[in-house]
Amino acid sequence: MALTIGIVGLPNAGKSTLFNALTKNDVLAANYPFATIEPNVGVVGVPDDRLPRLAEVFGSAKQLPATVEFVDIAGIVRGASEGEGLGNKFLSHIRESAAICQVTRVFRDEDVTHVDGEVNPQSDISTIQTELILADLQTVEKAIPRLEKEAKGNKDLAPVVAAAKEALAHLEAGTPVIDTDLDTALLRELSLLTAKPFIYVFNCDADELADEDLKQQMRDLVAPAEAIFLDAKFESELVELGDEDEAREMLAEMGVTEPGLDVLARVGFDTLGLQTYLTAGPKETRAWTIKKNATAPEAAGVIHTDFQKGFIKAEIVSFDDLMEHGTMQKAKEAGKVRMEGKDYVMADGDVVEFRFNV
Ligand SMILES: Nc1ncnc2c1ncn2[C@@H]1O[C@H](COP(=O)(O)OP(=O)(O)OP(=O)(O)O)[C@@H](O)[C@H]1O
Repeated sequence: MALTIGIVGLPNAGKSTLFNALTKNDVLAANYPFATIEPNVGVVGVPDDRLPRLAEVFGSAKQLPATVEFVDIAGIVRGASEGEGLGNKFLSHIRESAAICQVTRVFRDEDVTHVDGEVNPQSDISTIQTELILADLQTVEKAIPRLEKEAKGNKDLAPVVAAAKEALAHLEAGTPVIDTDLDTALLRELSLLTAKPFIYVFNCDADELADEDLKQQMRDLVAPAEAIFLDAKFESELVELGDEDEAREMLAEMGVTEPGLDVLARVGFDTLGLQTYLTAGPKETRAWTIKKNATAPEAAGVIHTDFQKGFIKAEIVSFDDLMEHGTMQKAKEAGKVRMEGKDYVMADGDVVEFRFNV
């Protein structure tokens, strides 16, 4: 299963606007030249300023960033857990996502109606949380009798039953599973919605983006989850503009140093528990995606399964060491290029060449 981030939010929160901005980029064509991507999946490049620097050292013709996938999930409404709106279809889509990005409306615009008649981020967040909790309650209540039955024939399941009962108690008290100290690995089979990591996107207007007090209030509302502030409408207009330098200039005028979409891609990637390693040569400089703590053969397998099967060694230099010495040759002379074996745990920013047998 691809590690995707599901975008949820109340109607008119700005999900489609954000999703459109996310999908209108050229990463898709570069990274997935032959693949068909579902229309509700947006593939976004993870900004990485190491790539142009590495490409310069190796004279690479192309640069390919790591990517993160967002799935546009139809709007959630109060009662979704009871089948309101798109109800169950919505819930099954969200179940398949590894993390959830909730778009919350902060912008005020008389012309854009709010389902509850007023803009109130706190109440919107709690509406969605309640629906997810209710959906999980149904899942857990249904699962417990089955798990109890299975546990009679299999002692190993006892901790799972205990965890499910504990989850039930937390959910009944209105607490999302991720906010408890429950070992969610035990409950993986249930794909609980509130066990997934959350990212909050606060969709603001220009004045709100400059209002530090307001932003701090929103951060406090969702901590320890990540809060990202952006103006989805403005970001989508910037993407339409198609001129990155001009877009950055316009953002800078608003006091924004990095496009919100870039921040979202970075935070999303990190929330999914992913990291990158780098390969470089005349053809391309590329960031590859691996799970944090992946070993060298697992990393090789991301390029090709044959690389993993026939893995011998990995020649590795850290990005910082390479930059300090300027070229591979000089880094080698300084003893900074290492040969690592199959137990090596990859570090973020390792620049790698794999040796393998096929
Ligand atoms: N930051 C913003 N400032 C002002 N208007 C915005 C902003 N973001 C989105 N909008 C406007 O709000 C309206 C609703 O946005 P959008 O259609 O993206 O919402 P949605 O969450 O996808 O809604 P639905 O779930 O009903 O499809 C649109 O007219 C959009 O242009």
